[in-house]
Amino acid sequence: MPRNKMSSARTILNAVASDRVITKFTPPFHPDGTPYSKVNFHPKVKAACSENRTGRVGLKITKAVLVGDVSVGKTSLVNRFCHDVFDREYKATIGVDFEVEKFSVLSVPITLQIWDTAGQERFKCIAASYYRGAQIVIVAFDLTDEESLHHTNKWMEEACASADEPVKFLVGTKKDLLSPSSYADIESRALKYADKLGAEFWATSSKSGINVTEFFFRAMCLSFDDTLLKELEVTNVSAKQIGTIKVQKSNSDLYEKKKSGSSKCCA
Ligand SMILES: Nc1nc2c(ncn2[C@@H]2O[C@H](COP(=O)(O)OP(=O)(O)OP(=O)(O)O)[C@@H](O)[C@H]2O)c(=O)[nH]1
Repeated sequence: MPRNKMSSARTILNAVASDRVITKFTPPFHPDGTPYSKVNFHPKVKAACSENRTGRVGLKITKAVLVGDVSVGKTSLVNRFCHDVFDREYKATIGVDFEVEKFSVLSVPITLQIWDTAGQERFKCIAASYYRGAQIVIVAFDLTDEESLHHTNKWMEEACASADEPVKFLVGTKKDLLSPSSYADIESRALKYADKLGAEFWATSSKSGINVTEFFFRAMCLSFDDTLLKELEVTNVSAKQIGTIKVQKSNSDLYEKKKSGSSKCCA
């Protein structure tokens, strides 16, 4: 069954497809191209998942925004991942578009919302209003168009300004169009950009599909680990607070009893 038909069937059944089940942490694309050293889920995250202590995380939606110059291949990246299709004809995104994918990460259901924004300047205002609260920021550039790499600074800055301490990615597209030597050339410069941006670098091709699934899986692993660690911290803090309240309550109960006892006595 084609993937788009499969996803509508899944929506009805509300189930997670077998190719969206993550049980292992996806490694980075390039060992020198990431500020994120994680290659495994945090032990606290693993323990919480196996003991079903994931709080509200399974109910949350992970928001990813995809930005970058016009025609760098943002929509194609999303279409390859969500529907396993590639269209060689260019159709400009008007404003913003979004896709929803359901995952299971360490058996916790989690929904990814991917906001695919328009690269055209005239849609900038509309697109920018969707950056708010993103946990994943993806800045795409065309590996065959160095100018688009030079603009990634500006895109990252704008998207991160209203995002929520996001995991950051710099994604080079259209890898299929480059010879190995021209790719090596642009890769060295892209790695420097990724370092400056504090982002993880990936090189993909939506035409061949290379590294597309791996990239989104890596984004989900990093974001899930972060989100659950934060949730565990909050749960821990509130558990401590409940403990304090209990102590205070029992103290005040004692006080109340004493008071009422004494009043009874007096009566
Ligand atoms: N060869 C090749 N072409 C690609 C690839 N990805 C995208 N393209 C082509 O690049 C053109 C632009 O792709 P889009 O995905 O529409 O670009 P976009 O960034 O979403 O464009 P805007 O929405 O206008 O900002 C289309 O003609 C695609 O077929 C790729 O990996 N390889």
